[in-house]
Amino acid sequence: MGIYSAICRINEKLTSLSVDPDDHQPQISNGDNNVPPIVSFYNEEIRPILDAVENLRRLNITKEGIQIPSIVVVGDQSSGKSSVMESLAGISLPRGQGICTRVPLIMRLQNHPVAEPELLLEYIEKVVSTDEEHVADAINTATEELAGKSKGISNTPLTLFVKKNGVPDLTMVDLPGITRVPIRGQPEDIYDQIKEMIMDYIKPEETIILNVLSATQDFTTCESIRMSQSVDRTGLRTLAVVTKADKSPEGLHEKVTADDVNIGLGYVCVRNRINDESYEDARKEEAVLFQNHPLLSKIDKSMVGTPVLAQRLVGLQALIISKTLPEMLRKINDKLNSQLSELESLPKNLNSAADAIAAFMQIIGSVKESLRKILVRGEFDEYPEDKNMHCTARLVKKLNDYSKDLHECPESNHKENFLKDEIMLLEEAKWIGLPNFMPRTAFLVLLQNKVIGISSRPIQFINDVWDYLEKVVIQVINRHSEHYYQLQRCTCRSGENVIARMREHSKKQVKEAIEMEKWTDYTCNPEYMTEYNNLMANQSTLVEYVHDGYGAVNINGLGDGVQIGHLREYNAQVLNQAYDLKMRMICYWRIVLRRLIDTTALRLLFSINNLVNMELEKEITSCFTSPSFGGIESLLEESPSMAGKRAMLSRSVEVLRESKEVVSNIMDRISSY
Ligand SMILES: Nc1nc2c(ncn2[C@@H]2O[C@H](COP(=O)(O)OP(=O)(O)OP(=O)(O)O)[C@@H](O)[C@H]2O)c(=O)[nH]1
Repeated sequence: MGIYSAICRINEKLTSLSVDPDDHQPQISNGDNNVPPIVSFYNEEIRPILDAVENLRRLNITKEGIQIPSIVVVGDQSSGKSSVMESLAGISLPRGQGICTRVPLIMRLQNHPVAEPELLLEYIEKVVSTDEEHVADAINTATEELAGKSKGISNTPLTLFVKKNGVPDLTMVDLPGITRVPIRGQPEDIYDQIKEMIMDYIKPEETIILNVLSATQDFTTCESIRMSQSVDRTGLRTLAVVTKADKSPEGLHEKVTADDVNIGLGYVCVRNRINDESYEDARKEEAVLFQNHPLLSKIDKSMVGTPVLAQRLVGLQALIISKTLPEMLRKINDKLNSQLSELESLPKNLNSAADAIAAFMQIIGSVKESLRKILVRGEFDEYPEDKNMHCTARLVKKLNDYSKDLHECPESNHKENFLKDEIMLLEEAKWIGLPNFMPRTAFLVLLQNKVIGISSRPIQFINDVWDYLEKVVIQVINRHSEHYYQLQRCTCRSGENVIARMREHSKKQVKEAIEMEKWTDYTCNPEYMTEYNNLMANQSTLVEYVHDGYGAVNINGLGDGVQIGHLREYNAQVLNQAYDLKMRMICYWRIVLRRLIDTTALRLLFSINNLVNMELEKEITSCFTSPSFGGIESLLEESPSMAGKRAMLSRSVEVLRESKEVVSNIMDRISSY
């Protein structure tokens, strides 16, 4: 027999067992031969299902994202929610006008043949033992602790366990009543906060909504009806409890039979305890009221009284549990499989030195291969989305920017103060001799000034590139060694060390290159002479332009707008020599810049190759074998985060396995009914 039809049979049997009108309590007694049929049936067939659910709750399976079917009590403020729960449990809960329930109260009633009821209040990490006399105060104290002393609410639930002889085995959640207008001490958005909390609880399909309506109210205007309808349009998981029947008996019969608000599971009218009445008296008064009241007695007996409500809830609870069991089992299986595969995907625990060495070799190999791909071969399939790791392209961009910077810096601007520096230097470098010889000192001083002017730029470039390379290397190392905490520390440190060393080496090379450019002027490049000759072809024209009084001219090789107005005071010999000096420098400066850029690029690539092929591995190995590292054994130690993750997953797998067992067993049992 299918599990659902089996439970339907149980439920039919439950509803067919009539409630004795003189049985004033929702009493479930134990083991006694005279127990009413509902009770023995209950004990035999429903109790095991509830025990199974209780086990699932104990396992805290909701933490694994699996919902446990429950009955959630909702209602407008002061509609009588807590009073209904009180009536079912036969204990006092905080009641009154204004907001009393300010946190979700999970009430777990368990029928047990104990001489004295046992009450336990659990919240956060606390467990408070209490009794019937003090439970209301204990709840108030816990509520204040969770939601503060004013009238605010909190999402953190309180769980009240009630083990008592004769209570129905039910688990219900009482939620704060819906209030539209904040009272003093309540936040302005109290309505939204309460609504959000209620919706979270009633949305899951596994929830039975117990909608508490006051007979004094027009049901069509009840906010709680609107909320439950928004998640349960057909009303098939909503049961209405109408409280305060004693206060407003007029028209109640018509209201519950007309069902204007579409309550799929029907109505049960009750009369709760008033003031200091005892529970026994309250039940008696309730029975008398629905038996004798001229208007209320017309309501069908299957729709009145707390015992009927208890019986309906117990049946519904069993039904919803059974309905959800197959789906729950599927979800548990899915979750179990995904947790197991995640657990398996975690790196193997290193148990021996051989394991550790193998892991070490594997990490070095992977780091080298990844770096070779991204830094040397320009393959970025391992980082398709992360542009920063498309290293060859990023390095080309850096090199281009460096070249642009050198070509656009003031030292490379040949138009500014045209011939001014050259004239001044020639003046200072004069010597006794023939006038048509170019003094070499003037050229060298001019060159030195320029080289000094740009000397910080290559160093800046080198630093920038090594900063970038360091980030890349560390990112790659971290990725490949993330599961091996100690090894990760050692490899990262090695990466940083080797890069610091190579950075210093590169800087030294660049400084040397700059110094060389400062002290020597040499090139074998024929372009120098070709360009020089081209530029010198304009020498006499320039002198003519100056003396003809031009302000700005176009000079071949320098372009438009070269200012020459300031040169009028100089004679042709000075101008010719200064022009010659300038043109030599222009041609040579191009060669200098090209040399600086080309050699920097070549050296950088050479360093990157060395880093990837040799240096990094050498450094890591020496760190790994150094006494300060702590030996191979230290590799066997797992990182705290990985150990935590492994423990968490193992716990979760254990809970899910146990839950699976619980659910499978109860499904087998139900199917055999
Ligand atoms: N006469 C009468 N009064 C009732 C009945 N049910 C509840 N009350 C009273 O209505 C008031 C509100 O009842 P509660 O049970 O505190 O209502 P609640 O919905 O839990 O209140 P909040 O959680 O604060 O929204 C209390 O004074 C109860 O005594 C009933 O059936 N008859």
